[in-house]
Amino acid sequence: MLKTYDLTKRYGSFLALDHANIEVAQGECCGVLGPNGAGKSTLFRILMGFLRPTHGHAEIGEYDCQKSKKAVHSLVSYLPGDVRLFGEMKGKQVLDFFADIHPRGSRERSYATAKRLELDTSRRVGYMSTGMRQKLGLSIALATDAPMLIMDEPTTSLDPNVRGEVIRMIGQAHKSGRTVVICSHVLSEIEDICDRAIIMRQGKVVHDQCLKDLARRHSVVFQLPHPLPRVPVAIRDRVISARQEGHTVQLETEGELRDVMAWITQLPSSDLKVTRMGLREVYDRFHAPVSEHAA
Ligand SMILES: Nc1ncnc2c1ncn2[C@@H]1O[C@H](COP(=O)(O)OP(=O)(O)OP(=O)(O)O)[C@@H](O)[C@H]1O
Repeated sequence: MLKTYDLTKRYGSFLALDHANIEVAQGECCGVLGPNGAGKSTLFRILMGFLRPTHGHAEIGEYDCQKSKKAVHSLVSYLPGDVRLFGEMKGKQVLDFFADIHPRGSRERSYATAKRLELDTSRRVGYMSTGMRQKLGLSIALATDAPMLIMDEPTTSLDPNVRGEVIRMIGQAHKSGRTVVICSHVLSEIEDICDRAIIMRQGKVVHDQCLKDLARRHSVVFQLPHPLPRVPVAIRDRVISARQEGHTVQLETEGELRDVMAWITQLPSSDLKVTRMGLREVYDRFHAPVSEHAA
């Protein structure tokens, strides 16, 4: 459904997107992660044809994102990272305008989405709070029946209850068969609805994680008074990594845990701690928290 080929964007001498090769299959929900400035919005703007790549190209549904913008726009409902709408217009007028210009828009669905998000559409956009403007943008983007959603930080500026509702709505769009590409700094949102997460750093795609595989990964930490013996052959494929510092052993495992635990418990181990690996652990491999950089 979406494919980028060595997609690269330079702003002057600054490399914002660096030979990004991304593929998203039809019906997939793909999260795009990365710290501020990693190139996520630049990627999305190129996909929508609002920015021209310096090198490479992108396709959505076999249409070139630069050469066939109109066809791409009819396939995609896009929520930009900075929702800018007409300040003089009332919420309802904005909904009507976008429902009428998008080939797959619908005034009724826009009103229903705004109602679900508890947005007062009688208010002028200029008088709306940041969160209300975000709800208005969402009411536009979530109301089309375009087969693909591209959402740049959809829950930004929203209160926790509305955030949950928006993530549920995007999850429902995915379940109904639509392809979703979403970027968010809230890792739990990505874990909740995505099949895959792409991690970006300084314009590069540095990791592609299937979230189903991640659910089967565990970190097992325990104390051992002697060096860790060789992992038995029978469970070697389930122990991805093993580290020992002093008496502390840390194993990263994949798949069924039972046999690994049976081996550990017949060692003189103590203080056993098992935690399911989450996206946070994977993300931190590429982007250690700021305090760790400072240390
Ligand atoms: N018009 C521009 N001119 C120069 N540099 C730009 C321009 N637009 C973006 N950049 C730079 O490109 C880099 C990538 O920006 P981008 O907005 O794509 O990041 P992002 O991953 O979306 O960040 P955030 O999470 O903060 O939204 C940043 O360093 C940004 O300062």
